[in-house]
Amino acid sequence: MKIVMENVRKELEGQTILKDVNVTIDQPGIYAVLGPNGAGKTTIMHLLSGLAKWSSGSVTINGENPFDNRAILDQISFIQESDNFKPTLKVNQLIQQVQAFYPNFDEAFVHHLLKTFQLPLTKKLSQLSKGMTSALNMSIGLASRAPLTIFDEPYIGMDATARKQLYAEIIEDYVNHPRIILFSTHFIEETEDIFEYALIVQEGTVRLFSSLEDLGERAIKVTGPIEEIQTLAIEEHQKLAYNEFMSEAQLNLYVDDSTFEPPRSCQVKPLHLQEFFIDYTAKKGRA
Ligand SMILES: Nc1ncnc2c1ncn2[C@@H]1O[C@H](COP(=O)(O)OP(=O)(O)OP(=O)(O)O)[C@@H](O)[C@H]1O
Repeated sequence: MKIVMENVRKELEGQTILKDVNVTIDQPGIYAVLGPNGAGKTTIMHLLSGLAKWSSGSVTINGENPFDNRAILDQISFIQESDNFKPTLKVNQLIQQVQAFYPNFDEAFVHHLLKTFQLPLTKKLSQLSKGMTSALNMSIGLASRAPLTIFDEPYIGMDATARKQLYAEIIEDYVNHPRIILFSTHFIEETEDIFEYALIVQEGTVRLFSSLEDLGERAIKVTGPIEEIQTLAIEEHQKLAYNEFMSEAQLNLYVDDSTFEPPRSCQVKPLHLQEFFIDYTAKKGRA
């Protein structure tokens, strides 16, 4: 599976929603799609799942234009926050329909997930609670095993225990069946461990695309005596945040070079994804 977005621009009602979106994804992985509200995450996911058309540039999935393209739709599973399936269907009817559509659908796995989330087979979708609906949507999306699986903030209403179970199921299923899973979330802290890559979308464009391994080396916090921190030769664009407390200072950085060496009197630790995200998106206009 290979996703290529080149110079993608999307206009809607005279507004520019996306501009200069350039990204290639060709490795299996669980990708965090992060960004402030209104950044363009859902719009990008709609383009990739064939639900919307872009204004200029190109979007291809395995070399094909995904827009309304029946030939590749069974390769893509898109689960959004709500309105995924017809509310008059019963859970077991929905499973039959989806199973007929997705060639890799795993029936035993979906039943395992329904049991895990205590979802009743014979209830209509309209009779499920918000959290149950999300758990069902996620179960269907995961069991579809589509080579491109897209989850757009899919856990609305799911309680903390159910979300924890969900993350464990995603990881286990991904390990056994690697594929491209895009997952947009605002719950960065609790999801960080499931991701291998992060895309940060801001102001209609993909500002950053990185493996978390690389980010772990480049996104760092340096703490030490104020006078030592202040004398560090840091390029302005690498600085994310600076704070002082008593005689100590903390400098959050996104360094270009993993050979960056702070003085011995300073401590270096990787930034958590959420910390990095907050600092990085607060600092606009960076390359
Ligand atoms: N149908 C529409 N008509 C006009 N503008 C729209 C429409 N849908 C979305 N937009 C605008 O496009 C921009 C991007 O929206 P999008 O839903 O992609 O953001 P998002 O990153 O998913 O946000 P959130 O995190 O809040 O879900 C926003 O400014 C939004 O107002």
